[in-house]
Amino acid sequence: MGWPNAHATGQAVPVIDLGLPEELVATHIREACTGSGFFYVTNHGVPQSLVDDTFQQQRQLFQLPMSEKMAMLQNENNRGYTPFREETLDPVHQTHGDTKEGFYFGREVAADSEESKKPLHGPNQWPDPQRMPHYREVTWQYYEALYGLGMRLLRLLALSLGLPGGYFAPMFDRPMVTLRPLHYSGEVSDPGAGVFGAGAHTDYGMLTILATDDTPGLQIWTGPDVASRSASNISNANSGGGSWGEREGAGAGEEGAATAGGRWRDVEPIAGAFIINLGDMLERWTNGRYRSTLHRVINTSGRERYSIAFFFEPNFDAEVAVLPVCCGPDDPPRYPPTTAGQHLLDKYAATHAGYHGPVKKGQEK
Ligand SMILES: O=C(O)CCC(=O)C(=O)O
Ligand SMILES: [Fe+2]
Repeated sequence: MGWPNAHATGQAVPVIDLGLPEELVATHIREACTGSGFFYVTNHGVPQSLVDDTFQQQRQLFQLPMSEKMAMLQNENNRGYTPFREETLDPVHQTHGDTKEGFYFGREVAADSEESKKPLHGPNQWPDPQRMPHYREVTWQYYEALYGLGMRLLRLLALSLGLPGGYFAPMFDRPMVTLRPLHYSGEVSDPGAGVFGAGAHTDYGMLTILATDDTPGLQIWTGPDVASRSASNISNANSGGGSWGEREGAGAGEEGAATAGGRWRDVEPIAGAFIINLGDMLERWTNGRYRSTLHRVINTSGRERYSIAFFFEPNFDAEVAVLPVCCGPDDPPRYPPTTAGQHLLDKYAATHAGYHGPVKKGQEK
């Protein structure tokens, strides 16, 4: 199997039917992953009624009084509430934090378990069951359904790389899965003035399964140099004023127009489909062949927007090192090995004002 020469090819966000034969799906996934790094999936097996019920529960959760949400504030295990403007995904280009609030829920890890001694592991913070009697049950059902879909995509990704279908599975037997309901305020974004629903960023992990309501807002950066601005280079862009920021300036006021060889492209909601995108860890594993694409959320309508992100990340200790099938004498590894846990800890600390890193047994202040 060959690799495309230039990342400028295949910028579309394809719709992939998971009901087709597995080999064909793997081929479609490979094309999408070397193209825009984003694709939709249909025929995914998650009942629409469950998706609808889950959205309904999230709307109610965000409607709780602020004091109740603040009582569940994000903790050192990255579980809990993140208020409006608390997160700044793109510190160089934002004048204030994202115009969204959110909750993080992870895999449920008992407080007295051995595993809870690891950073980013612990019990969830659930809303009061008397206030929200169905919240936990419905949200957990959704979590489990998306976990199943994540495992299926993991297999398809392995096949798409010419690896055995079970290749990644051992690195996902204690995964750092994070469900993140998001609520964007009605504040209209102003990219030229540094106001965004969610600032431009790449996702940190393996893959993201996103459900949105019918309000548009998600955009991906497509351009010939998109790969060079994602993943590891985003931190360079942040500290050094990345070239894409200059393009943003050039494009201000003409959103969506081509600017200096690249453009922001809308990823419109498609009813019944999930949006899948790849994160930095998969980009590292594949030596940049699969792309962790820069994306952002802008509000052009003045309407509130709800989405639910499901971040499917490897075990804390999983080593993320370039795969032998993705490098060779002419193409040596471009990324040093890291671990999934360290990568996530660094990213959370860099973007969340309220996240101060792990405090584990023996380290309490
Ligand atoms: O809300 C969305 O459409 C995207 C959210 C997102 O990119 C993220 O949470 O990483
Ligand atoms: Fe994202």
